[in-house]
Amino acid sequence: PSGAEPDRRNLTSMETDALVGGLNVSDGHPRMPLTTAQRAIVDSLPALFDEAEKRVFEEIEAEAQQTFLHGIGQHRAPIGTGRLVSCYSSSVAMDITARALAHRTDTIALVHPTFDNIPDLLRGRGLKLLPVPEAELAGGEPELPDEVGAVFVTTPNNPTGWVLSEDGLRRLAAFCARTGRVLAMDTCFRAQDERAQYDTYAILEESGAQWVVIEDTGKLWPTLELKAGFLAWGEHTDLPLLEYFSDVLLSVSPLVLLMLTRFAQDAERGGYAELHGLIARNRRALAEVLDGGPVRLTDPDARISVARVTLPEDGPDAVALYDELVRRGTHVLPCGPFHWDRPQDGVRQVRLALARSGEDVVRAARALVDAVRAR
Ligand SMILES: N=C(N)NC[C@@H](O)CC(=O)C(=O)O
Repeated sequence: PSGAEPDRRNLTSMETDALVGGLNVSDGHPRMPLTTAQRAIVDSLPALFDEAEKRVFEEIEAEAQQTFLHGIGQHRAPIGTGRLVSCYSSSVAMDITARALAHRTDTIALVHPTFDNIPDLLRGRGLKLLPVPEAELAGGEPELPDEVGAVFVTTPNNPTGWVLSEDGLRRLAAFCARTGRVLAMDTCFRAQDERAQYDTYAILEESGAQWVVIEDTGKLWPTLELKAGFLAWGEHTDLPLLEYFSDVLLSVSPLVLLMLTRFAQDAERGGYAELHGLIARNRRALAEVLDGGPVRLTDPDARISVARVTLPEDGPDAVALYDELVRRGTHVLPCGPFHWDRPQDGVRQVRLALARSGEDVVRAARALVDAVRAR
């Protein structure tokens, strides 16, 4: 435990504490069992190692990017153009983006709430942040002072599950093109929600805006953090992204890319249906445990692999409940830190991960209700 007060700790430090054991519904990383088909891919890793050793890296990378991105509707992703690179994680891609944006502007308009490592990475590069509610981004005409040089949106958003619609993106991209702002998107949860799988790149290219997109394979398959974050940008995006990427790494492992290609192929052949089914079943199971009790599901129509619950006014607040649950061996996240500009907005909500076995989700939901009632 980091020792700092939970309401001032960042979310990832609490997720780290959850790694020491107990019932972990803290981080949004996949911790459900492998399916049979996925287990077969893991069993083929030695053969994949030999294949990765023999083949040309660029060909393995393009195949992985194409299989994954086309599988989630992104047919116009800039594969093979030199404007789509593979990073060890989406957060590495995010930091490269933050460094590049700081080269261009002092102030970023960032969706509020969202996962706190995004504002932390942006502020870490000296950027000032302006919070923008999801609804204002969806309207496509956020009220922004002139000094704002970029708009950063997480869609589907974490922890709300809100999705920027196709029309919303069209409006927002046109707004950014018209006002000379870079549009940056973190689409890490996109593969879990088909409403987010319209071709983002087609819209961005047609808009004339300068744009950056961060994709992630890390929220989907229980591959023990073997993953890639893809960083893409537009032909007219005037940011030193490739230069800053090269400062961080030469390449991710071709073995990881080859494994991701296999997982993405399996996903298209039914793996995504199984994943969406698991998440939906777990959200329903959570709702059933809560049903009729003092705690309610905050975002019933969210489809991403995390769920917020709203606590009763007369019970413990999110930090007190988080502490009590840790004492009982169950790790959730208090939602305060997601509200990076107004933490008090999350004082009555906690988040549970759903990319877990059904048993884990039900046990955690029951532990939560017991802890709320006990106070
Ligand atoms: N670089 C960081 N801090 N990674 C943690 C992040 O992946 C967890 C996350 O996004 C979630 O739990 O929703």
